[in-house]
Amino acid sequence: MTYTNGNANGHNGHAATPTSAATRLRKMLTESDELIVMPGVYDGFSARIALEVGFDGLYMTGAGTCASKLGQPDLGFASLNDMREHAEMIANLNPRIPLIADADTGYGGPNMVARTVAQYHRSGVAGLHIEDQIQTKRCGHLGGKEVVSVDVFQQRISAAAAARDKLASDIVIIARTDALQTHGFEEAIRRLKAAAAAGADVAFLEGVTTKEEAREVCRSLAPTPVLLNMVENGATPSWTVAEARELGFRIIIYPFAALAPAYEAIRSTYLRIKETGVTDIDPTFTPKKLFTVVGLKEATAVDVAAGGQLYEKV
Ligand SMILES: C[C@](O)(C(=O)O)[C@H](CC(=O)O)C(=O)O
Repeated sequence: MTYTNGNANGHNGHAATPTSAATRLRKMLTESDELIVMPGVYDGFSARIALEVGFDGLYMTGAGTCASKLGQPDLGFASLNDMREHAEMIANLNPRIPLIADADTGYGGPNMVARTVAQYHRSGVAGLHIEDQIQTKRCGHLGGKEVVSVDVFQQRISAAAAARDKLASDIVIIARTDALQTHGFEEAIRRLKAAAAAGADVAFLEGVTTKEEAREVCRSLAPTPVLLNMVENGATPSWTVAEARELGFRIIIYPFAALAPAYEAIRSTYLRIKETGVTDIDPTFTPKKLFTVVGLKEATAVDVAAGGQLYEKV
């Protein structure tokens, strides 16, 4: 799938047809056997920082979206609109870098799942994960989860795959099962196999607890690539990139990579204001530094290219 540079009047500014982020992600999965490393981002700022550091792609955490956009726990508060809007903003900060975005349960029955895939596709999202939890879902690393039947899960994935194919989109459909906690490993594998048969591109076993399980899910799902959700201090032990690669995973996401350090840093600064009356912020963090992180250079270039001098003295 490619898109053109045509503008609203139908004029093509450039002959080039850049490859979409979805196509890029799909190629990373099919044309190499490397592990794709994606840090979690929860807003535009954390996404900009990840882009500055440079990664294969980014992962938009639903837990982080609930926390940052809504100030709520990961308990199904975020609607399709909340998630899509957030994902679109992040995906388009640098459309060359693939974004995988959480799509929870797909937000309803087959029609809503199809709508979710279409909207994520149009928003520039490269991949999304859809799970088998009930609609009143919760973070996969909390107790008391409930899952729908394997048939309902398979219908969600079929609807997602059909929507992808109808759009001739390369968007990568990732099937996530949360069944390990309540139904055990065999059932979780059965569900992922059913999802792969229904057209999922990638399998995601949520809350994997041991290296044996990890190795076995990669082995038994092959040739379907498997994603590792590296949530620190949750159900899954902390494994390094090298260990994840050795276990056979093809994508590793870190949902809390930005959230946890942000909490620590923000809270300690707020406490300092309360206790000492100053923020004691790093003196190199000027307003200009902040705006540079979030695209001052690109904004200036657009203005200059249009013949302006608005930001000459910034
Ligand atoms: C991957 C996840 O869906 C997310 O929203 O980032 C969460 C992460 C978390 O809350 O621990 C999940 O694993 O359910």
